[in-house]
Amino acid sequence: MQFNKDSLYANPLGEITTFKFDDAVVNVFPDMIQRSVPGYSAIISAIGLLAGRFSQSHSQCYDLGCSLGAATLAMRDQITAADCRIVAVDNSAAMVERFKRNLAVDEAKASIDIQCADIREISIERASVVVLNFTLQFVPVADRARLLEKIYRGMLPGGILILSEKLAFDNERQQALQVDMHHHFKKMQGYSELEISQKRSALENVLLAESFDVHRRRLMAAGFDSAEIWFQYFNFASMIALK
Ligand SMILES: C[S@@+](CC[C@H](N)C(=O)[O-])C[C@H]1O[C@@H](n2cnc3c(N)ncnc32)[C@H](O)[C@@H]1O
Ligand SMILES: O=C(O)C(=O)C[C@]1(C(=O)O)C=C[C@@H](O)C=C1
Repeated sequence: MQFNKDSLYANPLGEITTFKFDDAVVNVFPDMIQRSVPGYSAIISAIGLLAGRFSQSHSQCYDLGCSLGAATLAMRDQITAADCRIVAVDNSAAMVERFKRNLAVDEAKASIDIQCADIREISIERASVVVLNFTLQFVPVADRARLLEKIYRGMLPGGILILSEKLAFDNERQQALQVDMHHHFKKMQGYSELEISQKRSALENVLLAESFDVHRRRLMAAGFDSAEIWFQYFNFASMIALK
């Protein structure tokens, strides 16, 4: 896999265009997400561990918004259940093409089905594990409940949904502090003030963060039995919802 350094927002941009998962982002994505999402590696490892525990024989594990497949590969390494297939879906053709290319040179044999599709339009069937790792935040808010209801319906009893998201906070001081600390985190990772502010503008109206309360209520309304945060680092969190 290539690990190019993310410098997409390093120079002043006359016009800051809306953030897209295009070729330019694909080229730097592993570096970008690692340096932008506090705790990203820990979350990826834990997705593998959870998939090892929750994957059932004759079931499917879904990685929705898979990008280059980091969560897919972590799951594959830990799944021991028989006849268990991983379905990895992303609607960015650039991401899917690169993921397929990376997988082709990967030696391990595994049942991974990579699809270029909108996760709002696919069917979810016999799912023991479903991963939405920093994907739901890019789905229009109005479509989120329907998507989670579809996921719930497609899950087997005993199934798990792992939902990681950038969070927003109702309390103004908390919101200001957590956003500020995230920016400090990015600075510590080598991003300049200019890179941080230009990326922030590009993500405006594209990445729509909600509070844990809103997520929990939506998950419970979709039918889940429980929903809790298992990991949080500033305004980035990962939740577990159980069927
Ligand atoms: C932040 S990235 C996800 C990172 C990835 N899950 C990981 O763990 O490395 C968000 C991904 O969701 C995809 N995405 C956003 N909306 C989508 C949709 N409606 N259907 C399918 N994929 C979507 C984007 O193309 C992008 O690759
Ligand atoms: O909030 C930011 O600054 C981010 O860069 C976050 C984030 C994300 O949460 O998905 C946004 C886009 C990229 O995919 C990588 C990270």
